[in-house]
Amino acid sequence: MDVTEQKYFSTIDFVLFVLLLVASMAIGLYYALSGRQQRTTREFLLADQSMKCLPLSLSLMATFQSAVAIVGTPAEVFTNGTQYWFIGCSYILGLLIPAHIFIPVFYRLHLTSAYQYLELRFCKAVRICGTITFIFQMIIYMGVGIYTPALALNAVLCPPILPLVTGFHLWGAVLATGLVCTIYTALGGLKAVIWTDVFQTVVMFAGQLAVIIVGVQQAGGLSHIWRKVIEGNRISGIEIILFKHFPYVMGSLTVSVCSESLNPDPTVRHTFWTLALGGVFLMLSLYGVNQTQVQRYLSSRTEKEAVMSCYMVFPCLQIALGLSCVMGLVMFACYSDNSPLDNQYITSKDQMVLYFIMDMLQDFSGLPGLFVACLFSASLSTISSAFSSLATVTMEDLIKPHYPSMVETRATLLSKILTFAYGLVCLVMAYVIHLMNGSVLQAALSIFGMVGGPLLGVFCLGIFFPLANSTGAVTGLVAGLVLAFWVGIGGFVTQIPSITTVRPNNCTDMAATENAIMATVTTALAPITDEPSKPVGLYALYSLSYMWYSALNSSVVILIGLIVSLITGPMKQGELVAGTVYPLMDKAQDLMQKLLRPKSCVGSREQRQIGTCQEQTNGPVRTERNTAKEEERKTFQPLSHVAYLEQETSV
Ligand SMILES: O=C(O)CCCC[C@@H]1SC[C@@H]2NC(=O)N[C@@H]21
Ligand code: NA
Repeated sequence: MDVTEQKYFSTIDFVLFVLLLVASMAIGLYYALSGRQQRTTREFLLADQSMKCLPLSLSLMATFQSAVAIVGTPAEVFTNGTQYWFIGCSYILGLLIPAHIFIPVFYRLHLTSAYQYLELRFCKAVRICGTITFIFQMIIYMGVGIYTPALALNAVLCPPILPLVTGFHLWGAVLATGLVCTIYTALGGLKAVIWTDVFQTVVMFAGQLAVIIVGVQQAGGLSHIWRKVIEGNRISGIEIILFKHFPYVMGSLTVSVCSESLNPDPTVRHTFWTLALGGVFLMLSLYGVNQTQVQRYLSSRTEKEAVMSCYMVFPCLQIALGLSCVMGLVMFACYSDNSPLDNQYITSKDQMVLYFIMDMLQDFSGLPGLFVACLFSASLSTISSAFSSLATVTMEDLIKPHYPSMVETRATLLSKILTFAYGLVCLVMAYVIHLMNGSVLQAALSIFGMVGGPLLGVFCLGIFFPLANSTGAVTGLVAGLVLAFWVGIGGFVTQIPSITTVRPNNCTDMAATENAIMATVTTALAPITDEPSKPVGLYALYSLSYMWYSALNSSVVILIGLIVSLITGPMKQGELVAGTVYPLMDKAQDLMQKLLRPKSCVGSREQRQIGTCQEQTNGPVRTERNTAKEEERKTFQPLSHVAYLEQETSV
């Protein structure tokens, strides 16, 4: 880039950014002044339980798609290749389990905060621990969420070689964003947050798509990009397939046969297993038990709408993931041989995207502004969701229980003040995060793993293990958090170069393979001394991929919770509050019976049509237990929570 003719943000770029803030504020104020003016907490915190699945699904997606995903994912793909794309496989189970297990349980308990569940299932202490853990997690995450746009913009605002862009002051943008977000969230409540999320999601997709389309054209077209990307071994896993079946399709390119993608070693940072399996636990901690998402499920009109919204998140997340990965590949095609990182044009890989925007798209005035609007939309939609969920849990879990007689209007006013307070805390956090350098994507996902993992564990302990008691839950949660911070900080401090899958040196191209075989044969004869030193003992724990944090920490909470519950006297079936345990075994057994019992309908055609045919079951003989359950369904006595859950979900 020739810095002399470097363009600044043109006026239209600046206007687009301001328009985004104005539009977001307008939507927020509309919901503050319309309807019943957010008078009750049910309206302010649960959007009057009137939400339909489309806006809900876009809001659910936008909540955990912040600027971190917009700049962090392309930077990740640019540096390490498309391994990270495997996280898309975790969205299947990561959304199916919340849709069919967590939503039914939470929705039927008519909760406002997810942590009320912990008091119903265990005791108040567990609820308080859960709430405080959640608050801690979201405050840090908000800091990352609002700081990332500032960090990214730093690339184009005041690096040594680029002149300071007039008028668009960096921290001024962060402050403006934080204040606009706080105001419309504090005034408009959850309904405003959900509808601004919808608007911001459209801006996010439009911004990324526009940049990709123009970027592909500027980078020399798809074929050129594909060639550069294959040459740079940036496509993970696919070369094995291509190479096996079409050895000649790769032409003269040195074909790499990387088995890195399927490496089972848990210390390798990104592999199919850490992302597709470890990612499931990460998704469950976010889309299953995180208050921000649970609050959206609870704000839907019916349980079915909530389940539908969970299903509809899947394509949205896949599109978002695809767009940011493709952007990383386009960036790689442009800068693989002269990376701005190496030329010291930028200081952190998370600044790649903005540098790319300003370098390649400077002549398309309006495009940089659209992308900055996209970046801040991602940020706004996340921190506004975080504010409203923080205000909700603080109100519902920490304040209301001590002032049960508080009148609605005061409670709602207090919720608004809390939202504002959290907004200010978030700006302070942004500055704290500014002081700690490092990849924002990994920072965000590590926070989810370190704090979200133990929370996921304590919810699973309650929902799937009837014998778990409160002592077990508290002990498990504390143990999980201690382990999480020990491993998380241990890994951070020891800075073990966790074996990143940076393509070139981890792969063996075909030519090298022969040499490697020769080398191995020769060394097989001599004592093997050059084995790479595998971390052992504590170091192995510290070098665990951060993508396994959610799985490890939640499993430890469950394990310790069960052991302590067994030691201190497990819960009795009768002590359980109805609806707080999901009958996993019964459901599995029923599912097996349905699958194994081939149904043949006997009866007239119209009987078959209206489904009243007599099922001729030649499956296992029906046990008296099932018959009793059938009876339970037929009589009008209040269903036990097992049958109740079944009846609802089968409806
Ligand atoms: O974008 C962020 O704010 C954090 C990074 C993404 C969080 C997780 S990753 C799995 C899931 N898919 C998403 O798009 N977001 C969440
Ligand atoms: Na967002």
